[in-house]
Amino acid sequence: MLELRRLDFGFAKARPILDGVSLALGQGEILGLSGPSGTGKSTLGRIVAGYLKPQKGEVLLDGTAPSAGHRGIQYIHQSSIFAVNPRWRLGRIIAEAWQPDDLTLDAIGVSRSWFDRYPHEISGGELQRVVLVRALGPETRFLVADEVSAMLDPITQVEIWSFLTERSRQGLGILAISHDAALLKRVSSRQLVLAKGQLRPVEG
Ligand SMILES: Nc1ncnc2c1ncn2[C@@H]1O[C@H](COP(=O)(O)OP(=O)(O)OP(=O)(O)O)[C@@H](O)[C@H]1O
Repeated sequence: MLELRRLDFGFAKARPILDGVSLALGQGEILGLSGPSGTGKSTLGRIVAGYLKPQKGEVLLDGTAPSAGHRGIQYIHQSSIFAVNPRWRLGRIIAEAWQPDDLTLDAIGVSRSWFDRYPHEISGGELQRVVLVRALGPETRFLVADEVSAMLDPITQVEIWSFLTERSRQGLGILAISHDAALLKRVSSRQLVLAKGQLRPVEG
């Protein structure tokens, strides 16, 4: 179980972004999160993954605060592709995290033939898939998928989400952040909107 308890967060000198936000996400659940641009969805995702510290409140994994450097909660964003080491070949970038089998690579649409290439030698959409594979190692219990398929073509987007849905059936908990209402409706078991620092449920 992933729990956020009464999180308050604001960047220095800016209005508060989160005002007492709480939520619980179970293993195997896909929770959709939407909200106006700039409202704080990515900030919330970064707090969940431990990249940012809330001013108040806590993030708990199975009732305890995750230790630094743990791989239990992974955060993926479109900009994650810029965080890969440009001097490493793709095989090394993936192997640093774990060794995926062919079934996993096929399901996400990653070819072993890319492993000898550098990040700039594949397309942005292909690199997004590599970043996704890297994040889905055996220790990953929860994934924050922040507009993770927005730069992919519709067929690849469907393939990625059928893979993620299958992984959720096997126990992966997913916080899916997106502006794509149809996508969230299709994949999520429950949906929330973040606005004015608060989460509220989406009806229907
Ligand atoms: N490092 C930072 N320092 C100061 N302000 C920041 C920083 N990062 C983000 N912000 C601001 O915090 C607010 C929330 O940003 P965030 O990226 O979380 O929004 P979002 O809901 O994910 O937006 P979008 O839907 O456009 O991706 C924005 O007003 C943004 O400009």
